[in-house]
Parts: sequence; structure tokens; C-alpha cells
Amino acid sequence: MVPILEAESKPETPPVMIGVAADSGCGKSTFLRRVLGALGTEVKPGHTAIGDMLTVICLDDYHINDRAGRKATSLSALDARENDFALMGAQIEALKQGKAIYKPIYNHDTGNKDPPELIQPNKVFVVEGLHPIYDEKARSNLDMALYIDIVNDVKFAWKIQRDVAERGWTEEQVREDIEKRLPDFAEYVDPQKKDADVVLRYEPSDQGLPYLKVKLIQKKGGAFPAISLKKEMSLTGSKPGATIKQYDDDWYGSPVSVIEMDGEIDMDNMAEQVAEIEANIEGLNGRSPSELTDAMVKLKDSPGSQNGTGLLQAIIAMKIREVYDKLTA
Ligand SMILES: Nc1ncnc2c1ncn2[C@@H]1O[C@H](COP(=O)(O)OP(=O)(O)O)[C@@H](O)[C@H]1O
Ligand SMILES: O=C(COP(=O)(O)O)[C@H](O)[C@H](O)COP(=O)(O)O
Repeated sequence: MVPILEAESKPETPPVMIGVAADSGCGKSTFLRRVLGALGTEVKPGHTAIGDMLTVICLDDYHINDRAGRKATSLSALDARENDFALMGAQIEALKQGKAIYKPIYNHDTGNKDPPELIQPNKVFVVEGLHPIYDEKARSNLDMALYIDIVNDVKFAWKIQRDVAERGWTEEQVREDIEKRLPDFAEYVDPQKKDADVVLRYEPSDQGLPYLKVKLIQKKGGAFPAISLKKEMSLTGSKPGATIKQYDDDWYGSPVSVIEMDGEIDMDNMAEQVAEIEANIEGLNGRSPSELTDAMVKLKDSPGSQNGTGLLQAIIAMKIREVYDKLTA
């Protein structure tokens, strides 16, 4: 099957390409399920999440080897040499040009490669994985780039839990794999955070783990349509409560505006507290004054709904649509 072909119907405007980069286990897939939910796109079942507005391209599908192959090369999946960047860049460029592709598939459940699948154009493509910003050709086709930056304590707990529950690894094996990947993470994945338009950073709360401090780091003059707060907020009712504030900062040499949420909202009072937050945000540009609250309530059972990860991810979903609306107006 040819990797690139003419689409069954060429889109009127070029698809909007959004890159989401992060290490393994950082919640990219979870985040994109929230984005699809927040944008209300019905998703067809299958390997690739395809909604009526947005298609998620998982860049793990460009791994050159399968799990057994990587054991033979003893290279990690993070290593550039284990990823077909030539095909990845060419296919991302083709999608941006409104073409169709036969995309390879890497099956995380079996560790094998499955037959390629036909991907037709869509309004928005989110290309998520280890290297969407690292690879020059992929990066040059992005309209906006997001990086998810999580401190090790949180990231590794999530990865271990998932890889044991869903990928057939033992906790010992995952810990060993994490250790082995650290140099590759530093060389091939972590540097991407400097070139992102927006970064989601998860740190331990000032009240300590398991509570989180979550930062939306918005590069000034970048492609992310920034939001701001009318005032600092302190929410009570939950343990340990939540504070939300805004400040300017420097992110690897770039001036940024940071929206920071520390702690958790009161889930028994979720709609009211999120509505209070939504009314306090400037520049959200929702389709209705309660779009954020409605999305959060609809997705209440998704991971992170109680803290800044869910809230700021839902805001990013609205911003992805705003970027689409702007570029296709
Ligand atoms: N905001 C969150 N809060 C709590 N757990 C999360 C959150 N996001 C993801 N997780 C958990 O972390 C693990 C890894 O998430 P996943 O989306 O598979 O990461 P990735 O696609 O980046 O490898 C999963 O078990 C998921 O349920
Ligand atoms: O690291 C990643 C990214 O995956 P994700 O971001 O989904 O964690 C590799 O694709 C898997 O580790 C493959 O290795 P395996 O399938 O052997 O775990």
C-alpha cells in the first residue's frame, strides 16, 4: 500500500495540525480523550481516534521495530534511531496538504506492528507522541505545539500503573525500563519543551503529593491564544482546597504568562466551583458562558477532573478549536 495518496475528497481549507509532545505515561492519550469529549466529537472505535472534527495520530505508530526488535537493538522507543522520522514527517506533511495516508500501526497491547490503516483528511489533526516537536519536518507542519512536562515522581507512578495494568509488564520491568530510558528522555524528548507554544507542567502541590500544582505556561506571542485571570482565587470545601493565580515568568529564555492551579476543587460542588473559575477567566472565547463548566461536568469521571490537569486540558481543547476557527475563518 502506498504511504501517501490523494484523499477521497480534498478539504476546502488545509487541516490544522496540533502537536502534543511528552514522555511515555504523561497522559497524552488521556488528555486527547478529554479534548475529543470537550469538543463533543463522536469517536469511531478503532486504533486511531477519529472524530467528526478531529483525528488523533499516535506517533508511536512510527516506531521502526516492534517490542522484540527493540530488545534485539537494545535501543529504547525514545531513541531517534528507533523511529521512522522520514515517513512520519512525509505523512504529517501530506495530511497538512489535505492528502490521505496509509499509516503504520504499533500495537501497545501485543508489542507487534499491525497492518497499515487508511487515514482520510479531517479539519484538525493532533499528532501526539514522543517526538512531534523534535523532528524538524513534523514541527514545521504544526500550527501549534504543546508539551506536557511532569515531574518524575508523578510521571513514573502513572506509567507503572498503566504499563502493569494494560501492557503486560511487571512493576520491576517498568521501573527498569524507566531507568534505562532516562538518557534518551534527556536527549530526544525533554528538549522539546523549549520550542512548545504552550506547556502543561505538573508538580507536587504545596500541600504535598498526591495533590498536584498544575501550570499552564503560555508563551507570549506564540500560537496559543492566551487566557488571563480577572483575580486570584482560593476555593474551599475540598481537601486541600485550591488556589488559582497568574504570574509572568521566563521559560528557557522565552517570556511566558503562567496560570497556576494548586490543589483540588470540591467535586461535590463541582459545577458551582468550575462556573466560578470560568467566570473569572478572560480570553476563553467559549461558545457559551458555561461551555467550560458543561464540558467539565460531562467529563467528571475522566482522570484529573478534580485538579488543574482536567481543568487546563479542557481549556486547551477550547483553544484548539479557537485556533481552527481563526485559521479557517
Ligand atoms: N490527569 C491525570 N490524573 C491522573 N492520572 C492520569 C491523568 N492523565 C493520565 N493519567 C493516567 O496515567 C497513565 C498514563 O496515561 P496515558 O494517557 O496512557 O499516557 P501516554 O498516552 O502519554 O502514554 C494512565 O493510567 C492514565 O489513567
Ligand atoms: O514509550 C513509548 C511511548 O508509548 P506511550 O507514550 O503510549 O507510553 C513506546 O511506544 C512504548 O513504550 C513502546 O514500548 P512497549 O509497547 O514495549 O511498552
